Amino acid sequence: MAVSEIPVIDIAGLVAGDPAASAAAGRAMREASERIGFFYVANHGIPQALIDSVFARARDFFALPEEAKAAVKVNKRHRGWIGHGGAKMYTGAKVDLKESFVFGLELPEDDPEVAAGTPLMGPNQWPEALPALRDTVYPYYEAVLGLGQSVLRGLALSLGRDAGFFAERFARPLARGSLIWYPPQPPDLGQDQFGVAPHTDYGGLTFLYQDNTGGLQVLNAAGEWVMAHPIEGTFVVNIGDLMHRWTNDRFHSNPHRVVNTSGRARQSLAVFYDPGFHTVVDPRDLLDDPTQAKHAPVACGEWVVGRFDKAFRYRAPTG
Ligand SMILES: O=C(O)CCC(=O)C(=O)O
Ligand SMILES: [Fe+2]
Repeated sequence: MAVSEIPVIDIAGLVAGDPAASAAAGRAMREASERIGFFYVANHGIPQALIDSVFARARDFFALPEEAKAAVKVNKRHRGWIGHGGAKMYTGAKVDLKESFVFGLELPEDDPEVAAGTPLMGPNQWPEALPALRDTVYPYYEAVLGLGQSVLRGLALSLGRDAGFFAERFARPLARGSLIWYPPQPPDLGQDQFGVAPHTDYGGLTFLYQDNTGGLQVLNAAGEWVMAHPIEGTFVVNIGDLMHRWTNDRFHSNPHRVVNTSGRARQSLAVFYDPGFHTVVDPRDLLDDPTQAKHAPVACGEWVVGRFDKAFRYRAPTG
């Protein structure tokens, strides 16, 4: 296993809106995005106490009896509990050894886009058995969306665009939060059993807060798996496939996987920060010479729905 090549970037000045610090953080994030597609952000401004309480409430949720979790079983809008066996990263992979609870932008049924039947948009499914979950997790989710806006400003500047270029295309984002629980993985399950099998993320940027267990591994340019060790107080940020397309392959959407051989449960909190449903991701937006585009434009929502249909069993026609 190679030593970590994933840089830690201090974003205090970016979060505060300082122009010189924003430009410097943007350059550092761009460089990491071009090289490995992963970086850590430190001094991100989200209180540790909030993060810690999300971990604690997530633990409470996964400890609920099966029936209480099944009461919020994932629905068509991809909100709710996904039990063990619900996610598979590619054909031929074993199912991931994990459970998760998924939520997103809270929108009422009478919101015009929801009422129009836009896929993946609508209200969340919060467990009645645990009201503290919503009260902790939703403020955390909103804080990560704010962090996402800061990171997008830095990246836009680093690509020679207005600071708001990405940020405005991520208004009403298709961002999904996921509380993830990995049981301890017994060694006899084999080398091809993963907490999450090798995959790339589908969308824009992923913001991951992992507990101190370890187990996240990233493929580097030399084809070696590199540990993305937990670093207290930091988020791991990585580039997803839509950002890879948008930047015309300049930013890497790198394969990564989780193996939890620690002998204890592992927890992580992911926010998959994707643009708005109707946002068109077009590499020509970021090219000086539009004829160089390697990818056709795609609408974010259609893309994400297409990827979900493959990965999640509950969406399969046979159920
Ligand atoms: O839990 C982690 O460390 C990573 C999870 C992940 O890669 C994913 O859910 O896409
Ligand atoms: Fe991932």
